[in-house]
Amino acid sequence: MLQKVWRLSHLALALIAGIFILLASITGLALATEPVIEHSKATSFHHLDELDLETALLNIKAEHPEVISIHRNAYNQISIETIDENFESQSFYINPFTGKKIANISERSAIYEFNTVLHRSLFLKSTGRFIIGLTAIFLILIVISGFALLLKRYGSFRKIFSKEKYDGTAAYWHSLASKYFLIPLFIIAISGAYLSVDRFLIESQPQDIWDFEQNENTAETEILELENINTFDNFKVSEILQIDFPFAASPDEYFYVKLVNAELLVSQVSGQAINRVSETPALKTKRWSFHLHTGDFSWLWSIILGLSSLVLVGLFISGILIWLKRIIKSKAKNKCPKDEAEIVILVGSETGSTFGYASRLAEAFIKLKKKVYVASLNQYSKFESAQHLLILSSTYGDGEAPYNASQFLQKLKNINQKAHYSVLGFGSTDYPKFCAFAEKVNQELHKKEGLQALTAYATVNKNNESEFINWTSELSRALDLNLEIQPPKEAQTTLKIKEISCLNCDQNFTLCLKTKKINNIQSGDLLAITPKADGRERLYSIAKVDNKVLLSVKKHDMGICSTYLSQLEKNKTFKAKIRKHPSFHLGNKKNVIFIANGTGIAPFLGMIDEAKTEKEMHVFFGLRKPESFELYKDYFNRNQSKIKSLNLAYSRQEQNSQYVQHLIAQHPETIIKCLQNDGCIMLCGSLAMEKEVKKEIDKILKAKLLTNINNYSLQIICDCY
Ligand SMILES: Cc1cc2nc3c(=O)[nH]c(=O)nc-3n(C[C@H](O)[C@H](O)[C@H](O)COP(=O)(O)O)c2cc1C
Repeated sequence: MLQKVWRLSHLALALIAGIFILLASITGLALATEPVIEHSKATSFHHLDELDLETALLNIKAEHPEVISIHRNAYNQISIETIDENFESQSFYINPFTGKKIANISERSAIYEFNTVLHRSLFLKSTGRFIIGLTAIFLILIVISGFALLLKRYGSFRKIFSKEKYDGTAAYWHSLASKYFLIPLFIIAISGAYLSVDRFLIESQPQDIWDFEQNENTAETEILELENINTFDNFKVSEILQIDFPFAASPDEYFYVKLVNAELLVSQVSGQAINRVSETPALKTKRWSFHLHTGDFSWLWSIILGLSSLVLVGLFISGILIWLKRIIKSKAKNKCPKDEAEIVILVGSETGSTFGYASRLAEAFIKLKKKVYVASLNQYSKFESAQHLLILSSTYGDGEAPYNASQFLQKLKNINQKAHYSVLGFGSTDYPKFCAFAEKVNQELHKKEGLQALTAYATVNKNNESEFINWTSELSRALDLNLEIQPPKEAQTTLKIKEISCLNCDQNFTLCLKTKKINNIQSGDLLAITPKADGRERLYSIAKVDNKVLLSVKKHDMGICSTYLSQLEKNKTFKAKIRKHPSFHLGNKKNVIFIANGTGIAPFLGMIDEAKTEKEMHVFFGLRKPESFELYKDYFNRNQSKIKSLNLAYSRQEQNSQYVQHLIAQHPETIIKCLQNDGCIMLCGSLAMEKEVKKEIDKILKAKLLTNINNYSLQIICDCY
């Protein structure tokens, strides 16, 4: 419930204040460049804390005897106002170390003036300032609710900063950017809000503590030379903001000195600071809010402010995308009323991807003229005609319910429903509590009277399509139906041939392809090619090497697709679908064993190429003849230092013919070490190879560890065909 409040308030606040937040971010980004530019100019001095005020004043007075005032701005630029020989007032920047003029003072750029007014008041004076102040308060609340949602998403504060697997989605970018910019954004919001509150409610003013008595008691009249005024010995140039020189050499005329946090009057007679205006706490807070909000005191902080403004724009856009995706995906177009449905599909999803699977499942039932109703798990209620409850749910946080399933377990306790059920968990083995919420749902359903399991509880790791299809096949069998699940709808991508190899002795060849979508691709993804000749889709496991797609194909004599591909020429293009295959990506495991036969080596060539050197990688590769290896040799050579061992098996040579599973049998220690160190074994190639290799691994585990392969199933990942 609390989570719902955070989520709704986060969204509502962002929608209400969105346009003003965007305006403030864009103008804020433009304004953040000013301190960076000003601090980098030759007029800006970075070591003013090393220069005594007295020395600087003497330098200035020597060069400009008629100096009237000296100013230091936030960019550490020192300017003076003086009277020239023609009795005209002049202002310019000087070098305080020499007193010499270095540049004229140019007017502030109109772009900055424009952005400042727009940022502060939207050109609406007080009304605009009020709106901007309110926007800053909204931003504070958005940051707080966002922080609460981050805690929920990751399960605990510590886990927020744990590495999240890149999945390129708006949700990924939104959470990544918000966790790293949470603090700067909070500072921007708080300081902006304080500046507005100060203007409208506090109006902090300096507190004058003029001491008349002390002033009037001055009996001496002799005027001191500048070098004899002790007060100036006590300050560095970095501490002052302004000094006004006395108009005349008279005891009644004082030096006015404005410091960062006080104002003084310095007597020409005693050399002492005899009057002081102190900074109140409200003024101090205002001063610091101003510095933190504008970044004027540091170019580094200005860069952080500029980046934060940019990130805020990104957060707004990605937030809207997440919201739209959630709405579009979860808007189930139910054709039959809730209480007439015999099949009810209940979905638990945080970012909407599980709804995609639910819709494809519902479509397969509708095709068989079944009455289906799709709803979120939180919408669980009594379904009058339901015979089957099919539950598809992801897991979030640290093994918790996704946002639209948070009330399901409570509702389940109170609702009595007679039906069969089946649960499919969606999750990722990168998280310690794999599919924990779906598992909990399954356990609770099992305990509930009136509900009976239809199939065994199953899981889908990282949206693995074949695990989903396997579960639907089980379901088909249990319901005695022929469910035909359509492939997910994807757009075609154009790929251009950059290189195509000749056929090797096994009729294998490699293709190097260029595509604009390369940034969305990872080694292990699939390329779905549908030749026009038969309209049937073929899947190829691909690698990403040098920002190009690499695939290896075996040309079959009667193979329509492989023949078509083998006849393509350099620079020709063709269209295909890129299918994400996150369950077959190289994870962050330290130990990895790649096992392949034939063209199955392709995805591993990319994984090895992109892997960091600290990974321990072993390759077991089955080929027909030593010449077969030539096709892939260069890819191994360039990564030689990264590979701990390369084990090759040749199945068609005169002597020592063997298959890749025989190599596995010869290296039991490598297998055991990898599995025991929480490593992973990846297999790609033929189904026959997968079967034989798994048999060998099972034998090794039974002999050496008295266990079997099922206990390590999550560490053995296959893409075999
Ligand atoms: C921050 C975060 C936390 C996650 N926590 C878990 C978890 O504890 N257990 C798990 O199996 N999967 C976890 N996952 C993986 C998701 O359940 C998985 O990506 C799922 O496919 C998302 O489906 P949805 O988009 O429909 O919510 C987590 C993902 C993220 C981004």
